[in-house]
Amino acid sequence: MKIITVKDMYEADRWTMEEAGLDEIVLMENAGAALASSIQVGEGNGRVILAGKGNNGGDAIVMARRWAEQKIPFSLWLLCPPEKLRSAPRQHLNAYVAAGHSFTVLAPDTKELLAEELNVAHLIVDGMLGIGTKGAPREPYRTILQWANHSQAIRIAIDVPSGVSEDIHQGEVFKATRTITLQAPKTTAFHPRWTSFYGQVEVVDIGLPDKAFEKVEVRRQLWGQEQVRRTYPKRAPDAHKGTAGKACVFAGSFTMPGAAVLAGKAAIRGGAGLTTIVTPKSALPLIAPSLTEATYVAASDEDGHFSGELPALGSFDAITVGPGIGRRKGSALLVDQLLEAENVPLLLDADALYHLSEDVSRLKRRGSPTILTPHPGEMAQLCGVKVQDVQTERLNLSRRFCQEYGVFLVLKGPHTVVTTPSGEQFVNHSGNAALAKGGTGDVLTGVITAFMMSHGSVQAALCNAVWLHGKVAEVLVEEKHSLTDVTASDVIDGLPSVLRTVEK
Ligand SMILES: NC(=O)C1=CN([C@@H]2O[C@H](COP(=O)(O)OP(=O)(O)OC[C@H]3O[C@@H](n4cnc5c(N)ncnc54)[C@H](O)[C@@H]3O)[C@@H](O)[C@H]2O)[C@H](O)CC1
Ligand SMILES: [K+]
Repeated sequence: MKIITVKDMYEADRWTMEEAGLDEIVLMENAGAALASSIQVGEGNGRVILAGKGNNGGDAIVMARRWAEQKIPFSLWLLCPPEKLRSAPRQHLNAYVAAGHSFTVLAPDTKELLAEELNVAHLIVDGMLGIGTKGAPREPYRTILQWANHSQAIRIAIDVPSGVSEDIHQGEVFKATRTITLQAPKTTAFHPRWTSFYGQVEVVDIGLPDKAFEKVEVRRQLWGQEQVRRTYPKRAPDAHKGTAGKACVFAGSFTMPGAAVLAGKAAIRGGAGLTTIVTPKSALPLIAPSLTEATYVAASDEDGHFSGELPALGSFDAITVGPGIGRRKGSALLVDQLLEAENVPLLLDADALYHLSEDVSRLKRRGSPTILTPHPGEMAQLCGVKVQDVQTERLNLSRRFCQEYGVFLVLKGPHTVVTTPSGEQFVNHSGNAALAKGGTGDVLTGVITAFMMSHGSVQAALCNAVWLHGKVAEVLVEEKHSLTDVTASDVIDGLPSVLRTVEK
């Protein structure tokens, strides 16, 4: 599903109206109808619908008419005088009134009543401001947003939570429990400043033809279960360990053996046919007893860490370097040599990214796919910017980086973003806060390593691994864990149940 900017959405709207001849009134009717059927009204009274003066308010007015016809009690508040409404919402207000339904206009003498209604409401529907918002909400929206946010009600936002805007501001924003987005998810839903205001996001179809988005250069998509099922490769019935891929994982040290265990186990669970762990000699006995299915190469060791000498290796289908390797000179030398490894996809994670950031331009010399899996701190270091700048520019920064250095990038975080060397982007739609724990990144690296070998496309491999990793966390918390207790090993143990659903 395509993720779009406000400009894209208005362009698709324009095409639909001017080229396809579907009127704004019709789209608004579709929006209101979709909203009315998708919002659960709950028991009792205390439903408040807030309508602003733009088309977002128009959607709310149509929804109100639909509810009124179903005899669902509510109160509709218009936050501007009716004559100030834009044309389409005004027409829909006329239809609402003609059908015999009532509303209240916000005015100095009704303000107290609205404050009281919001205070006791069990459901608030926010049709105040949509994608036409510029900057922080002004009055009267600001005050009403404060009242709504203080209420104990379930809060549903139409299209976007009021106050969300592409220009970042610190003003008041509707804290939605759930946002029902029209036609396509908007980029703001994945912006760290706004994500938490969206709550749960649901997309409803309001009848814009797919063709409306053809002219729009849409290069960002959501990646979820549907896409995983479509792209997950079937294992051939005559597969053997050689055809399932030979992975070489440079990982671990005397002080961080666990990272190698986690990455190796996850690669094996993720389907790698053969997994070889290359680790400093003194770390090997700490790793091997916990990972019986792997083979090992003992690398030359200096104080429990890689000395930098690259051991003689056979041929592999994928090389991964990083988990637990540490930041000493030896592992820096190792990374330098592996960057020269020709004809093999190379994944750099964790401390390998630290070493890479010394001279990122080395990436430009690589001839085969290179995959980087930074968290925001590592990304900041790679780009020479502050972590905060990474967070506010996740999508744009990733795209610029990938296009400049010709790499695949997995920028981790809530809504992990996968970017290809040509700048196509895929925003992941699974996961939860249980993954905020040491070791889960090593697990992801292991799964990616395996998927790079089983999938024909690196992009699909990355997106599917990221989705699977997040989905496992969701299932663990749904079935037997809390957000607090999940460990990286639990994530490995949870892989089979989700993989089974994908293989079906
Ligand atoms: N194709 C679709 O997706 C459709 C979406 N619809 C809905 O229409 C809105 C966008 O409508 P628009 O009228 O362009 O914008 P708003 O409703 O967001 O109204 C903006 C309104 O508010 C004023 N304003 C702007 N910034 C501020 C601010 N910071 N403080 C106060 N006021 C502000 C501005 O002057 C405008 O008057 C979209 O989100 C959907 O909900 C259509 O209904 C159907 C097609
Ligand atoms: K809204």
